[in-house]
Amino acid sequence: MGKMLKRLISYNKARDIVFNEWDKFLMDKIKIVPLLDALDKVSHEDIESPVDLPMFDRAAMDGYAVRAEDTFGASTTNPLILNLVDSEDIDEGECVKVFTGSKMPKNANAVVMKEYCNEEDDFVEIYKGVHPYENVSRTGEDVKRGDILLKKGEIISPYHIAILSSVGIKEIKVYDVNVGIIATGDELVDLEEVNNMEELKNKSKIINSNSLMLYALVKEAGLNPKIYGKIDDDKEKIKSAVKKAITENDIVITTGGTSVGDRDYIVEVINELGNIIIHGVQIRPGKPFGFGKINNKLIFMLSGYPVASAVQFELFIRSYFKKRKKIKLPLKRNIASELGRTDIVRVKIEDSEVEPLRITGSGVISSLTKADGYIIIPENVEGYEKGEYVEVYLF
Ligand SMILES: Nc1nc2c(c(=O)[nH]1)N[C@H]1C(S)=C(S)[C@@H](COP(=O)(O)OP(=O)(O)OC[C@H]3O[C@@H](n4cnc5c(N)ncnc54)[C@H](O)[C@@H]3O)O[C@H]1N2
Ligand code: MOO
Repeated sequence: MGKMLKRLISYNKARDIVFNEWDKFLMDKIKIVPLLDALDKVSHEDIESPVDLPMFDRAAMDGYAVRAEDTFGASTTNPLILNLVDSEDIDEGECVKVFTGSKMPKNANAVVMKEYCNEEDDFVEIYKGVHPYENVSRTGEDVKRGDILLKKGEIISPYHIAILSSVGIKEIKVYDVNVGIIATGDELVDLEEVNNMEELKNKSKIINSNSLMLYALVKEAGLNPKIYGKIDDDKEKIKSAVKKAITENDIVITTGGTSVGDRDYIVEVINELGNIIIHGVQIRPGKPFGFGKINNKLIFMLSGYPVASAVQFELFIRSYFKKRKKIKLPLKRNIASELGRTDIVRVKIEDSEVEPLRITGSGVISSLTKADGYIIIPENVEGYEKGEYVEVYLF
């Protein structure tokens, strides 16, 4: 008998194993970086706001800070008059000129917009009354002291940078994980080597798009990717490529050669250099997923088929770091699935309905670009019927 996938394990079991290894592995992969360098990285800490934001009541409009009760009933036909003072607090019947963002004077609780006022030398005619706190940004209305601004495991976005800098945070602890990417396959050609697509076609070659996709996926997941180019289906060449990549990185992702073909060496190689923990999961696509360790470094063996490798990356790497937003919508048509297997189905959302794209076809890259997200059909579910509400993980 030829090669075989090790006994297939369930998706949940595989995920538990991999996530548990991630937890242990990441404990010492930490770096403190200046705020701007943390963009797109994964936070290693919960960050609480040390202050209220705004830190003081602020005018939200250009105009005059007043005591709202002094303006009640003011209108164009019945303007009220307030004395204009230049002071840090006001008394009854007074107002202070303010600009958007300026601190509110003491005792003032509203701002009348400039457009509804007429300033004379030492008084202001008010043409419109305001409610208490109208046109005022109140202390803590944006963020309360102690609010969590960034969660451990979240990927730092430009908006996190805005909010963290607003409360005075200058540095963040992030995960610092270098990931080497290796693609195997005689049929592959790296994109930079391609001069002529016709020639490629005549030689039955395929462009190594997986390395580029994985590079982008790794980067998007907040880790640091490095591409090692394509390696021929030659056991010794694969072995030395893996050795080099594992020495230079914390993690290695391989793509291709995970199955049971005569030239599928990757699992054998990892088994010789370290140990295989998983080979074969009850998922579709992505069944031949492999996971192992070499000297406490993690190796993810992804399929060569682009969609299978994208799904494996999503389930075992990306989803550890960043949970996707989910939406519940009804299905446009039935989808069948096999008991005992977890299916990951790319879907499109059309008129608030979920249209499954393709269940099979792990080589159909366009099913990824056409999809708005995916649904997961658990192993104990035999499929869903048209009209049933399903949870879509949004891309
Ligand atoms: N007899 C069996 N055959 C297969 C099984 C099985 O259980 N028994 N499993 C199938 C499943 S499921 C998958 S998924 C694939 C996985 O195969 P490999 O990981 O060994 O992938 P390759 O054979 O190396 O490549 C498959 C196909 O994917 C394209 N490819 C490969 N590398 C890249 C790359 N870097 N960039 C873009 N495209 C790539 C290429 O078309 C390859 O021909 O095995 C099934 N077979
Ligand atoms: O499980 Mo494979 O990934 O579909 O072709």
